[in-house]
Amino acid sequence: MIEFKDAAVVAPDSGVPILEPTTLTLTEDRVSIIGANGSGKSTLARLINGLVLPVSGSVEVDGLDTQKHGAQVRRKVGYLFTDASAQLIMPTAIEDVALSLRRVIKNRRERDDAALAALKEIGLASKADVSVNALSGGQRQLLALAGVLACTPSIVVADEPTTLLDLRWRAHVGALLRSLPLQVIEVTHDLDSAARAERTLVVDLGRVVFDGDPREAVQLYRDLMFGRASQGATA
Ligand SMILES: Nc1ncnc2c1ncn2[C@@H]1O[C@H](COP(=O)(O)OP(=O)(O)OP(=O)(O)O)[C@@H](O)[C@H]1O
Repeated sequence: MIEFKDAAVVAPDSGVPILEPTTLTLTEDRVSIIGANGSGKSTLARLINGLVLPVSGSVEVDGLDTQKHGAQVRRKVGYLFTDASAQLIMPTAIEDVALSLRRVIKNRRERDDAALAALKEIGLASKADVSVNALSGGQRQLLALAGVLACTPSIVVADEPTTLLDLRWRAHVGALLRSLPLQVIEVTHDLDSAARAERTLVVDLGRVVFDGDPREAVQLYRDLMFGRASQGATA
């Protein structure tokens, strides 16, 4: 369970508000977050695993405060970035997954076996010894997901995980995320994907302006965007 209690974020340098005080309890297995560029979606998502900390209020995951128990929270919450390259560090696929496991499995051989099993699970076993740089964008995203899942999180926060992928990979990674037997919070500009969630948050100008039925959320977001576009056209 993810609980925001009046959690607010400001820009560290300027003190400009990025996220207004936000109170939410997220228990659904599939939650999507949509909104315009720069509206505050990533900030909201990053609060969940403590990548961003609130300046006031709190965020708790299964009762653990992200401010006080960051390491424990990060073990529970896996984070998938838009650009997988941002989280792939090691030269080869198997080494990268093994790196993710270094705190969980101390024995080297057992760690390599677990890394290979994670690659198999996601359909990347044949790429185990391939350079991370030689993988396609879609394969890199799968590899990043393998690293996240190998650590057995109970929640995955995915920040626009399919934005850089072509249609085929988008469908593949999207289906895979939907099939995971854990809570998935997805920030997305893919409104079809957003509408498949159980609950959708619409973020606008640093505020959650809608929280509820995904189809209604998508409609409200379209109205917001097109309303704004037509205001801009007449201005
Ligand atoms: N560390 C920071 N310092 C200053 N401003 C920041 C910081 N982090 C985010 N912002 C600003 O806060 C706003 C919200 O950023 P955020 O990344 O959460 O938006 P977003 O909705 O995820 O955008 P996008 O869809 O483009 O990824 C933006 O205007 C961004 O420039």
